[in-house]
Amino acid sequence: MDTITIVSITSLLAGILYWLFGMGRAAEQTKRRAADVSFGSINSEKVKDKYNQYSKFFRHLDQKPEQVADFVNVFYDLITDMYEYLWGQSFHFSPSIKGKTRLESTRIHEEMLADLMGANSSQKILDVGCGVGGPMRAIAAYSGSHIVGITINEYQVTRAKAYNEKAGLDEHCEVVCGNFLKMPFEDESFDGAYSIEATCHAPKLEDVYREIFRVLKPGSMYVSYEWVTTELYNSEDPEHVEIIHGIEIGNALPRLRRYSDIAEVAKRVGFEVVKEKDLAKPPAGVWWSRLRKTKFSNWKKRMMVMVLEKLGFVAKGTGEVQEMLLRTIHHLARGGETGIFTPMHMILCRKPEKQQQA
Ligand SMILES: C=C(CC[C@@H](C)[C@H]1CC[C@H]2C3=CC[C@H]4[C@H](C)[C@@H](O)CC[C@]4(C)[C@H]3CC[C@]12C)C(C)C
Ligand SMILES: C[S@@+](CC[C@H](N)C(=O)[O-])C[C@H]1O[C@@H](n2cnc3c(N)ncnc32)[C@H](O)[C@@H]1O
Repeated sequence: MDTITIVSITSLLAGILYWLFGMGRAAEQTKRRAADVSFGSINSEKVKDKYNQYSKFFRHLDQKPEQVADFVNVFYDLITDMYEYLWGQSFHFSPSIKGKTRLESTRIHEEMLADLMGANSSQKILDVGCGVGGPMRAIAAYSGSHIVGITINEYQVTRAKAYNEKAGLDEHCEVVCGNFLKMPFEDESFDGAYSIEATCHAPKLEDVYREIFRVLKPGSMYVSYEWVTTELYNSEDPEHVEIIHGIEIGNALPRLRRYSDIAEVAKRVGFEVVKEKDLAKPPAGVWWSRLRKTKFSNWKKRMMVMVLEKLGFVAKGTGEVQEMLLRTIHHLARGGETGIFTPMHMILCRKPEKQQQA
């Protein structure tokens, strides 16, 4: 074979492999290859064990709240890199908006929080459950506020700090590792707070809302996007029950709450509820469209991970974690289509002034 034939065949093979295994990466490109996807602080030989530990949790529903935080931490060690690689630096959903890219729609959903809180450059704002800080950077850049994020997962802290520095926002954004049920912050030390799809991990919503109430200055605002079942959910319908349980398993959730629980809890801890709205309701564009990949695209993902796992490029157990996530895609999309679940039940609250509290 002459050189031209060899080069042509090699390029053709490379093209086929890229088409087969090249997965659509997140819009916020990281400089990582699929084989660089790691598992946080988990040693690559322990991934399989940790995954088994994670899945066992759901067979022991009598877990104590302290154990839930550990279990959530293991979950984020397992999935943080995968999310980042294919979803981006913002670990949440947003309604799709006609004429806007996914990244633009994500930013609009995040900046709305800044507008609702009335965030400005003289304020210190708390991000409750900040992930790797996609929303934090967007809100800091948009409003000029100083943002302090808290996450239970040490690996996310490292990633968030690196991104903050890279974006030149490390002066505006701080990241702390800790439990949002017992935050290492002084009473009345923040001018505002928000949480995006994070407080759903708390075994009791009341515990995290009370803690947020404590650290807020009187008169300041708290806004949250909550994962809840809607008024269409029927606990007697086996399909509904299966969908919701599937969402819980694939997303490290102790138990999904009903939409009507949220304001009730907020009021119970002392907040005044200013506004409440399911942002997924029409005319909003659907949030689950991004999940509806073809069977072929999921098959490509499976093949790629299987090959990388066999060759030893990714840890043993990666395939199982991916399977869990692929199953959850189905449950989340069904939750959206049936209308029984929303990841964006928005609640806007105010901590009353001192005299009103009394
Ligand atoms: C708020 C939470 C997370 C919401 C979403 C950001 C994630 C929910 C399901 C995730 C994914 C499912 C399939 C994955 C795929 C198999 C893998 O190869 C690459 C990443 C996924 C696309 C991943 C991306 C993020 C989600 C959509 C919860 C945890 C409270
Ligand atoms: C789905 S992610 C959302 C992250 C971020 N809000 C975003 O939209 O990109 C949920 C976040 O909540 C954090 N979290 C869950 N339970 C926590 C706890 N008990 N204390 C602190 N953070 C927690 C996770 O570590 C993760 O960062």
